[in-house]
Amino acid sequence: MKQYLELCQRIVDEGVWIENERTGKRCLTVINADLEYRVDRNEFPLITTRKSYWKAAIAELLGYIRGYSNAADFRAIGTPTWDANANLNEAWLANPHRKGEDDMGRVYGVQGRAWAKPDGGVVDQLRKVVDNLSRGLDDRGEIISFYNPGEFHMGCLRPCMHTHNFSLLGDTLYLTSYQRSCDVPLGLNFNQVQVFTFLALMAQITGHKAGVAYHKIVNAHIYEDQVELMRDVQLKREPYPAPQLEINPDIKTLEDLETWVTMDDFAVHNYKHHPPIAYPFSV
Ligand SMILES: Nc1nc(=O)c2c([nH]1)NC[C@@H]1CN(c3ccc(C(=O)N[C@@H](CCC(=O)O)C(=O)O)cc3)CN21
Ligand SMILES: O=c1ccn([C@H]2C[C@H](O)[C@@H](COP(=O)(O)O)O2)c(=O)[nH]1
Repeated sequence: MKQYLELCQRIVDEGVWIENERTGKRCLTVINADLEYRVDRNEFPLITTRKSYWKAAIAELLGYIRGYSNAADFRAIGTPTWDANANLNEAWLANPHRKGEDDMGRVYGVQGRAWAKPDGGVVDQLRKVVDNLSRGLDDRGEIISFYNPGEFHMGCLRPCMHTHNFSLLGDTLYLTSYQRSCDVPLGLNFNQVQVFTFLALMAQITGHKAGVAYHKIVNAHIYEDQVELMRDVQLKREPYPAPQLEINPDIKTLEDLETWVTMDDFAVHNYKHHPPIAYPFSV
């Protein structure tokens, strides 16, 4: 929690105002942030200085793991977070690749599970990483990348958290995740939970101990209509201790995640938080 608040304070104190053409808004922006989550100690990085909707964040991760490309599928497992990008983004609505209501196109999970090969067929990046790690193998290329510039025009948004690189040291699994663009008041709330939970889940289904998750962010910003709430409300609050995440131990394989897992298989304990803050969302 301390590292999150320090990043927010740094943006407020040292951020540079940058025009963003896509959203038509200005963002207070800093470059480079390195966050670390102690999955080994189960210090769940849930924001305590406002109420955080962790189930929606984990549902989003589960949707990526399943390769979803449709906002309705995300809603069905517990998160409305892709509704706006799928259905309210003018450029995407006018895009001939959009297959109708709720279609997100070839983003995130689609690239992770079905990266199109030039000669036909697809690459299932996640399956390969799970298979290697399950055999105790780290080929120093256990990478899942959602960043496919050749297909940007076929999706509603370029991936923000674009690469997940797993590493095995003895029987301990590590994760380094890369993010090119980060909406710190809204997105990072979710992304912290996702990086932590991705490592915890991958350690569990590949039979390893979870170590530390490293989260590397390039452009970290606060939109102009969020700055006041961050500076005058959220940053004035004292954080509470980190809660703990409990994952159903019956989740043992990638197939389990793909088939029967729901948000009921996750619980958070000792989550003490301040009241919600409704930050504006930019499409
Ligand atoms: N501008 C922007 N910021 C983002 O963080 C973001 C995007 N766009 N587009 C793609 C995804 C969607 N994500 C989202 C979308 C909505 C919320 C959001 O509204 N969160 C609220 C309430 C969530 C709920 O009720 O479940 C929050 O207070 O955290 C968070 C992340 C993260 N990403
Ligand atoms: O997981 C996510 C997804 C998106 N965001 C934020 C970061 C930006 O504010 C927007 C994406 O806009 P771009 O113009 O494509 O950079 O969404 C996030 O923080 N986390």
